[in-house]
Order: sequence, then structure tokens, then C-alpha cells
Amino acid sequence: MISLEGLTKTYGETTAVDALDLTVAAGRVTGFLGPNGAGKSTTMRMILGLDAPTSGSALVDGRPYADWPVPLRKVGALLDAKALHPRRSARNHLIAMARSNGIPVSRVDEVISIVGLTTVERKRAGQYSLGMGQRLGIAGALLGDPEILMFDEPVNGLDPDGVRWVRDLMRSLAAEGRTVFVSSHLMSEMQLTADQLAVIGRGRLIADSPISTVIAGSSRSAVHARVPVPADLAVLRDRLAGEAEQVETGAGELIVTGVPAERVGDLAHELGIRLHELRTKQASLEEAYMELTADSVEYGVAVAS
Ligand SMILES: Nc1ncnc2c1ncn2[C@@H]1O[C@H](COP(=O)(O)OP(=O)(O)OP(=O)(O)O)[C@@H](O)[C@H]1O
Repeated sequence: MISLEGLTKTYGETTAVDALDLTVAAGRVTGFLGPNGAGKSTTMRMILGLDAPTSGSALVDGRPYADWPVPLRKVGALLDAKALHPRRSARNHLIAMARSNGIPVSRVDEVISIVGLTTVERKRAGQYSLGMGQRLGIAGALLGDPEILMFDEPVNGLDPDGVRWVRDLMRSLAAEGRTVFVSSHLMSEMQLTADQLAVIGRGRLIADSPISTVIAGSSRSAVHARVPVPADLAVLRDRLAGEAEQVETGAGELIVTGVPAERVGDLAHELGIRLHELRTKQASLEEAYMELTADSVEYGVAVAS
């Protein structure tokens, strides 16, 4: 488990992370989302003790990362896949990491095989493609067989096969009961990978909810009710107007937000109105995310109105 309490980091005038309270639980994948510059990497760096908080705390299983006797066995992280010695082979890089953390070299062979780098393990890291570097970074994160894993943009540069592999890996790590905390800008991928979402903007927490709640909360998630008799459509619309967030009338249908399909169905039944279709159209995570962060985008492009 990762616990952030009042976590704050300022760099001069910039508040990168602003009084963040967040618990990242074990046994699920928590997606860490937010626009560029929102403070995701800074938060992850503070969890690993690479940056000191200005105030507040970041604890892993109740203690600061550096207080664990062998931190790499507690938390494995991929923060910057390019932070490698270019002349060192993947194998030697991992052996050096293993030795300095008291991890047996046999584990190096295991993780190289898990990430699929066996055929290139003796090649210098400087000659690796972006995707191979990501795989090596993930191997480093897995080296200590840690309970907690953090990945900053792990699918950057991976081909579709690699993206799927990372998704399956994260799901299986969480299924083993580990804490998986992963940042990404790829919403379609997060929708397939994460159980829980922590969304930040300008260093502040915007949402901390199951992914289904984030999607259900979007105004793009709506109930569509097809009503064959126009007079009935108007009656049902007027009845819903009092309790729905929004009721729009389309061609022979009502589009209702803020009221579940069950309620629309029950009301139609009470009013003796026939429905030919009643369905919930879910927003995509991308749509929900764009709404949530609309006020927090710092580096957006001005749109002509
Ligand atoms: N070492 C530093 N010195 C000064 N400012 C910094 C430093 N590190 C980060 N910042 C600033 O802190 C803010 C948060 O940056 P951070 O890299 O944590 O955001 P992020 O959410 O990871 O962004 P991205 O999605 O673009 O990677 C930004 O305004 C950034 O410019």
C-alpha cells in the first residue's frame, strides 16, 4: 500500500504537487492520470525518496521507502527507461542492480525471461530500441519481486504486442495481490488495464474512484429511451425533467443523464408508457477524463470559439 498525506512539492514559484491525500491499495491496478505537468512524476519520485517533499509524507507500507532494509524488494519502479548506462548490457545492468541489493543473480535470468529480452541480453543498452529499453526498465522493477510496483508511462514506445504484454503483466501482478500504480496518457489502454483511477491536475487530486464510477459520472454517459408515441415522449420528458441532470429529445427518443436506466424504466411503467428500447450508453474513459481535467490543462492549444 502507498499512502500520501498532505504531500506537497514546490520548486520556487511552482507548486508541482499540492496537498495530495491518496491511498493506493494492494490487489488492483491504480491508474495515475493527469495532464502534462500535473505532478505525476514528481509524486512518484517522492514515493521513491528521489525528491524530498516540501511538506506532507509519502509512505510505502507505513514507512518511507528508504527506511526499508532492501527497498528494491519492497517497491519496484520504472520511472525513466532512458536512465541506463549505454555501454552496459541488459544482463550486466541487472546483475549490478541485483548485487547491490543482495538479490541472487539467478533472479536476473528469471526477469530477463519474463520481459522477453533473452535473445538480446548481452547487447549494450545504448543500442536498444525505445521498446527494448522499456522492457529492461520493467525487468529492473520486477527484480526484487516487490509487493509494490510503480510504472511511469510504461507503454511508451512499445508496439501493440508490447502494449498488450504490459497490460497482461500489470493485471497479473495485481491479481497476485500486489500494489500496481501506473501513470499513462493513453486512456484507451488505461480503460483496459486499471481498476481504480487517481486523477490529478495542477498537483491537486481531482478524482480517486473506481474506473466505472469515473465513467458513470461523465455527462457523456446517458440513458437512451426510445418511445414510439410522440405524446408519451413529451410526458416522460416532463416527468424526468425534475430529477435528471439533463433530458434531450432526439428522433423518437429521450437522452437522459444523471438518472439510471432502471429509474427511467420504472417511471415509464408507472406512467403506462411503452418503450421500444432502453439502453445505457457509457462514455469512454477519454471523454470522462477530458471533462474532469478540462480546467487543469496547462499546456493546451487555444481553440477558436
Ligand atoms: N526539478 C524540477 N525543477 C523545477 N520544476 C520542476 C522539476 N520537476 C518538475 N517540475 C515542475 O513540476 C510540475 C510537475 O511536473 P511533473 O513532471 O511531475 O508532471 P507530470 O504530471 O509527470 O507531467 P508529464 O505528464 O508531462 O510527464 C511541472 O510544472 C514541472 O515543470
